[in-house]
Amino acid sequence: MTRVVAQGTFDLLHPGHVHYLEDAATYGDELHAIVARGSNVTHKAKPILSDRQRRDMVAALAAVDEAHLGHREDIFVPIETIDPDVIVLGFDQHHDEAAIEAALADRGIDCRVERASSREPRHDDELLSTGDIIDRVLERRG
Ligand SMILES: Cc1cc2nc3c(=O)[nH]c(=O)nc-3n(C[C@H](O)[C@H](O)[C@H](O)COP(=O)(O)O)c2cc1C
Ligand SMILES: Nc1ncnc2c1ncn2[C@@H]1O[C@H](COP(=O)(O)OP(=O)(O)OP(=O)(O)O)[C@@H](O)[C@H]1O
Repeated sequence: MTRVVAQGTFDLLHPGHVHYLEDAATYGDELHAIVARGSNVTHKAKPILSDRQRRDMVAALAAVDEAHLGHREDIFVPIETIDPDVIVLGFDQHHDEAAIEAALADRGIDCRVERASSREPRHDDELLSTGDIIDRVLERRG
């Protein structure tokens, strides 16, 4: 049984998120998604939806076996609990593979790090970014 972890904010789901999770699922038998706590999202605007609502939406996707809310202080705590064989990063996530692998090794966790592919728009008007969806809402309803 190969366990895989994917993680992200997953605010206002779109087909790019579904693509990431479906791609991550192909790396093993069981996909665990870790949903970032809003309080830890500091590299971009805070999520619109609550932690639990984002977790529940991700849990409802067919590719995902289990969705977990992230830890508030230490992102490696859920990793220690899940004990994955592979962590699949999103294609554009700012995390550095080598740094994560070093942190895993420090904690004695035997797990490799891979990078998912991206989804390009497949038809006109496909919005593949939460930021772009919010911009569209503001443009049309603001
Ligand atoms: C291996 C790993 C584990 C993570 N675990 C958590 C966690 O437990 N809690 C949390 O709030 N964020 C966690 N994160 C961080 C968020 O997922 C991070 O903010 C992520 O970069 C958000 O991605 P996005 O900008 O693509 O949505 C983790 C990140 C990585 C790489
Ligand atoms: N078009 C896409 N193709 C593949 N993966 C995607 C795509 N868009 C987002 N993802 C992945 O989904 C995960 C969560 O993404 P995130 O919550 O940052 O959404 P986002 O739509 O990229 O947000 P924002 O537009 O605010 O940056 C990340 O790992 C990201 O790489």
